[in-house]
Order: sequence, then structure tokens, then C-alpha cells
Amino acid sequence: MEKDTALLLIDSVSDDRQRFIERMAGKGWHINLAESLEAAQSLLNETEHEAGICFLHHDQANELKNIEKLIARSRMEWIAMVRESVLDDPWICKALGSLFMAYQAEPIDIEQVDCLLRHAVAMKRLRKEEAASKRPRETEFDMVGTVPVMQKVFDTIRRVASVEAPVFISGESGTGKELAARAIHERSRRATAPFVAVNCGALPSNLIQSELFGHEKGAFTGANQRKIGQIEAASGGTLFLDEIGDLSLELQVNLLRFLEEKTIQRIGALEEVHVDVRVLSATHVDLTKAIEEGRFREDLYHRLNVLQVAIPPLRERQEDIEILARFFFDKFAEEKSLKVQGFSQDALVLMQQHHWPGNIRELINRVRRAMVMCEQRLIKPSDLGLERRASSRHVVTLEEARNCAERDALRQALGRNRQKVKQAAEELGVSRVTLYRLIEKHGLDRTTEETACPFTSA
Ligand SMILES: Nc1ncnc2c1ncn2[C@@H]1O[C@H](COP(=O)(O)OP(=O)(O)OP(=O)(O)O)[C@@H](O)[C@H]1O
Repeated sequence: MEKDTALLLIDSVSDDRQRFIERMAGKGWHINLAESLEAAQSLLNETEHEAGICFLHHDQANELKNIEKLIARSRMEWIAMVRESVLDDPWICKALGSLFMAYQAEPIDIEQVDCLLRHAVAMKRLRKEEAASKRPRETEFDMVGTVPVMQKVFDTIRRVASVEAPVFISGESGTGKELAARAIHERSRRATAPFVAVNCGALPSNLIQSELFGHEKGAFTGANQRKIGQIEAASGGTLFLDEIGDLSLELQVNLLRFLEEKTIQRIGALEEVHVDVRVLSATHVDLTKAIEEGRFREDLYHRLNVLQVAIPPLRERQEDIEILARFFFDKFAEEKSLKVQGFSQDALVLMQQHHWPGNIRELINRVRRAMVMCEQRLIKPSDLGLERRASSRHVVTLEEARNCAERDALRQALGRNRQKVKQAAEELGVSRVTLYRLIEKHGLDRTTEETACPFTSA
């Protein structure tokens, strides 16, 4: 450990804290003392600390929310110092389990505190390194993807971006088709011109013609002034037509004419206007089937489908699910300070098993929801609001099976002992601190009945 590693001590009550600070200095720790939470926050804002120590006492039960906020924002590990008697306070016990890495009851054993703090510092560094290593390195054009199929998608995007032909992007809803279209535009020579996205499925059929092609003043009732359509608005740039399969046959004819002649006619206009636009299109419906059924023009399909980018569904990118979940977690964590620090092992397993019908859009919503719902440091399965379903295709690793067994044993011991940690710890043959850590690790909520392991329930 480097000499004089900075620690933050919050203590407004103990008489012999000066002596404690000196003894810790003898062990190579430099302690910054804060006598209030406000002072602690200012010190944290000013200086990088490696770990924190908080002296918790009876009167602080109503201050726990603020302590929690401070700890959550600090992004380092904390140990608590307590008098044995405060362990009878259920609120303080709960805080010890969910906020602190460990606690020390008086009389303080400096050797043990030193040892705990070394762990705390190591944990902070480990987390930092882990976060850096998990940060997706294979990220291109704001798209996260490390698996070979996504690398292939990135490769195709790069290739099609450098030419002018229309590109057809296929993929289920929420897989990232619009993101891919933007990526193509931004990599193309048109990058400085507009990128205009139109969702053909979202517009009523009577509006879409005017939306795409524009209209002249007085062209129809309500057309009080001239309107430039989206095709013209994309002039010099790229037009992305999403849900192209929803276009009416009449509009398909107009679009085909535009693609062939590079001209458009606003509704009510006499003249045609030349427009230089590259068209990218996408749909989640099966266009070959739509052609067979006479709902989509084959000639338009061939016009649009010169180059292809196929985006795989999320369930076919198993190895990326955790990386994407962490990516969105970090993104939203930046928006506001949260005490939640990541995903429990069980939550990650559940995400791997889920079918993700809504693909990445669904994953984003689940992560956002979980970050709001989570009341502990790690997101647990119930925070995600995903249906637990044992998948017959899922192979259970030994580690998953061990985790499951451990979690079940904890739940049962806590249940038998009416959630009393002291008794449950004795029954399980572990210390209270260990039990608090295990409760935290498995994201167990001691106030509610938890659902069972995904492998043991149907
Ligand atoms: N590989 C990725 N990395 C990071 N974010 C992604 C990725 N793919 C998609 N997203 C995000 O997921 C969300 C849905 O993506 P997008 O709108 O591009 O999907 P889509 O296939 O066009 O959906 P729809 O078919 O419903 O229009 C967006 O917020 C997008 O930024």
C-alpha cells in the first residue's frame, strides 16, 4: 500500500478519536476528519479518498438516509465503528448490512481495522479495474457489440457507408436498426448534411404522402402554407425510412418513382424538384412474404435492397447481454447519484436466460426500472421485473448451482429465524458480518419473501 493513503473519518462523538487518528497514522493511514455529513461531503469533493470510516451511534438512526446518500456518491468502501449496544437497533443493523463493507464494535482493535481498510482499498481498486475492463472496447458508432456477429455488422456498416447505393436494414424491433442507419450516415461522405428518419408505420395514411413529399399552399383543405417534405428536408444527406413494410401500395409507387428519377413532386405542385438523397430503409416484417401476398411491390423491394445489413436479435448475442446491461447502467448512473452499484449474480443469470422479445430497447427499460426499484447496493432479479422462467436450454454451471444453493440456505435460515440476523448467522455457522455480506451479495430483501432460484422453480 502506498504511504499515507487518504481515509475519510466521520465522527462527531468519540472522545479518543485523536488517539485513534494517531495510531492509524502509525500504520501509514492519513485520516481526514469530518465532524458532520456536510463536512464529509466537502472533503470528498475536494480530495480523492481510498476508503471511509463512519462512527455510527444511536442518535443517528434518523440520519441514515443522508449517510446512505453520501456513501453511495463516494464510490468507495466504508467500514463502520459502533458500540456493541447499537447492534440492537434494527435500523442501524440494516444499514450495517447494506451500506458497509464491515463493522467493528468497540473496543477498537487497530490491527483489525488496519486489515479491513486494506481490504476496502483493494476492493475500490479492483472495482475500478473491473469497470475499466468491462467497459466495452468493441464499441463503434455508439453501438456496443463484442460478439463476432456484431463485429460482422460493424464491418458491413463500414463497407456500405463508403458507397452510395440504398441499404436495407433488417432486424427485429429494438435491435438497433435506426442506430445502424445513423452510423452509416455518419461514416458516409454525407455526414455533414442532414439525417432524417421517418417512421412510415407511425403516420396515418392520409398524412404520409404530404409528410414525405410535402405540399403547396392550398393543395388541400388545411394546407395553409407550403410544406417541405422529409425527402426534401434530407437533401444532400440521408433519408431513413423505418417500417417501410407499412407503406400503402399507392405510396410505394411514388417512392419507386422518386428512387428511379431522383425527383419529387410536392402535392399540388406543377413542377418536379430534383433531390439528392441516399435512402436507407428498414422493417421488422418479412418483406418476401409481403411480396408473395401482394402487399409490397417486388420492384421497390429490389430498389431498396441493393445492400443489406442484418442486425441479430439480442438473444443471439448472449455474451453481450451483461456488457450492454453494464453499459446502460453506467450511462444512467451518470445521470444521478444512486446507491445501487451494479447487478447481483442472480440478476445477471436471469438476464442471460430471458428471451428479450423487445431486444435492446427492452433491456434499456429493464435496467432503468431496476435502478429505480433497487433498494440495496446490487440489483436483484425482482428489481428487473422479468418473469422467471427456467429455460431447458440453459446449462447450469457449478458456480451458478453453488450460488443458488447458498441463496436458498440463506433464505431458509432467515425465514426460520424470523429474519433475525444474529440467530440465522449462528444456525448457518457464519459471523454476522459474513451473513450481512451474503445477504447483500444475493440481493436478498429481508422484509419480503423472495422467489426461488431460477433452476429450482418452473
Ligand atoms: N448495439 C447497441 N449498443 C448500444 N445501444 C443500442 C444498440 N443497439 C440499439 N441500441 C439502443 O437501443 C434502442 C433501440 O434502438 P433502435 O431505435 O435503433 O432500434 P430499431 O431496431 O430501429 O427499433 P424499431 O424497429 O422499433 O424502430 C435505442 O435507444 C438505441 O440507442
